[in-house]
Amino acid sequence: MCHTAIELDQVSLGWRDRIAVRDISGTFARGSMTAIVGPNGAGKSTLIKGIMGMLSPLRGHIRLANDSSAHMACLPQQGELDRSFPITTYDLVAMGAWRRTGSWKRFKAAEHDRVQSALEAVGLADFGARIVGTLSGGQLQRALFARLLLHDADTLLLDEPFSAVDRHTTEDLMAVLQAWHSEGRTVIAVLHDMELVRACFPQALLMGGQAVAWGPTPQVLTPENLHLARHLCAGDYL
Ligand SMILES: Nc1ncnc2c1ncn2[C@@H]1O[C@H](COP(=O)(O)OP(=O)(O)OP(=O)(O)O)[C@@H](O)[C@H]1O
Repeated sequence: MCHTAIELDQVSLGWRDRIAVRDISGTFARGSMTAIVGPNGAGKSTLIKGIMGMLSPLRGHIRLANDSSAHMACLPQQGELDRSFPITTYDLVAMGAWRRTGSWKRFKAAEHDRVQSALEAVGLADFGARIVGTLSGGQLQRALFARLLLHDADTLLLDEPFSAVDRHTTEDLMAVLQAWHSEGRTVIAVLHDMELVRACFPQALLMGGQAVAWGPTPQVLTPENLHLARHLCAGDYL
């Protein structure tokens, strides 16, 4: 496992015994940067939930480096967030440090500096006092990236991080992802923008209810593989 961040060993995942991800095996190497792609319903979010331990495999094993999810952080889809909670942007970002501090009581001056730096890094330096519910979709996504910066995790899983944001915000947040990658962290992101995947992600996992292809992006995103993934999701081969 030393060069492996996450190993999937014949993993099947599903909801109420209905299989959404079938028999997938492979590894995410430490420090790799992988896009998970595929049509709607291909099982991408289900796989992320399985890796995060939010869903137990129906079959097979998911092995994590250090046998622990403590070194992982996840950015969920925006639709899964409750924006009505009355919390400031600063506090939302600061929550990312809780694993280190344990509570607000141990939240020292150094952490305050880190929150401010993270807000600055995502272009929200003046937004700390804003209630989260008043942020635009793009601003909220920037705040969630800042929270991930505070996590300081070895492995980052992001589910459609750019789905609700404009091109400018995508470019800014993509630069944050690339910085994480260059620091040696493992980055795994569910994405629909194939152009972005081809340009920025060296590895890809193409899903269609199963792994259609997994490896270097140019070898994965071939017209044949994309066609097969679409057919699998349309039920042709299920
Ligand atoms: N909470 C749930 N309860 C029941 N079934 C679910 C649940 N979440 C997902 N599914 C089902 O699991 C299958 C895979 O869904 P999943 O959300 O993993 O796909 P996806 O590839 O992320 O799709 P999208 O691109 O549309 O987000 C689908 O058939 C979906 O209906």
